[in-house]
Amino acid sequence: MRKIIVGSRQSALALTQTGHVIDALQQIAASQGLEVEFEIKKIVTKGDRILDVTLSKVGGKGLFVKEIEQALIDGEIDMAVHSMKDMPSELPEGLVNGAIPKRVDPRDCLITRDGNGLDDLPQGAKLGTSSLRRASQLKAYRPDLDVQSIRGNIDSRLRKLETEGFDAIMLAAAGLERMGWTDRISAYLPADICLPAVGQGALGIECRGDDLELLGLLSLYNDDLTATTVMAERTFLAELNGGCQVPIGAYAVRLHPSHSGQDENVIQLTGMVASPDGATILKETLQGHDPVQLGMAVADELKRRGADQILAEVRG
Ligand SMILES: NCc1[nH]cc(CCC(=O)O)c1CC(=O)O
Repeated sequence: MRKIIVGSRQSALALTQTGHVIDALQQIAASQGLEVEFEIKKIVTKGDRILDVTLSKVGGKGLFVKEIEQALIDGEIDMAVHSMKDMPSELPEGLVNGAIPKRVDPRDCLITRDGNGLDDLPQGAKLGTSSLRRASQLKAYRPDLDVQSIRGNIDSRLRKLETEGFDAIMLAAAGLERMGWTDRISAYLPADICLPAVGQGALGIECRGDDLELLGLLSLYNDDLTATTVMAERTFLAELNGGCQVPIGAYAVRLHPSHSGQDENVIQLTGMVASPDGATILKETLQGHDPVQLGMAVADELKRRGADQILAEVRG
């Protein structure tokens, strides 16, 4: 019997999505006649310890992943579940992404105090988000909004909506869906108002590259379409050196054959770079077959239109 130790952050979301992945892998293993046992090991990351500073000041998203990757390298754990949007573009030597399972809802959503949607928020309403990507796009749509930083896990952000006088907060629908909290959602934001973060709604499962037994199991859990579209989005982000907290969004879909001349493998990628005040929003949509070429083509087009200058100002 193979025992697989799964490292997880302690947040309710991390533990819940790790639990979902273990359930799914257990089913796949059973269908293959494989005997596997999973054990969860909780890990506290730097990102979890430093909660009072904005993420971009303390070192960006890698903060949540580094300690977990060290535990993988050291053999203390065998596998870890990440949100793809928190996963840095390069993995350390020896580690691989073994599976990207099927994506859930990629959209951002609004949770308002009175339950109404974006257009019903009063003039000057106080909106909580610490994502530059969300803030800039919402300011572009509603310049009157008073956008204020809010941090913490999704459960603490939902509490702060009540206790810190916000009229609304923005969260990824995916996290709420995985927690079973979609009844808190007041409105889904369409991608043309708020383009999601790269990889939002998708998970990645990291393990050691030489753990062939586990990789075999994970390959059966991979969703090819999700992996391809997320690859296009991540290539776009990497081309813009978007590793740290920057106002970049991207979303790729596969077009239905009837929209692409019966060709089943056309993907369409929209990429976006915004100035933090929302005054400039650069956006491009292109179609192609190869996710890497497509990601680079959308990034190149936005660079041609000045994306690098906007990003240089954000990075300071
Ligand atoms: N930024 C933190 C984070 N990382 C992943 C999710 C959940 C959504 C997902 O898996 O893409 C969230 C919460 C949020 O942005 O609301």
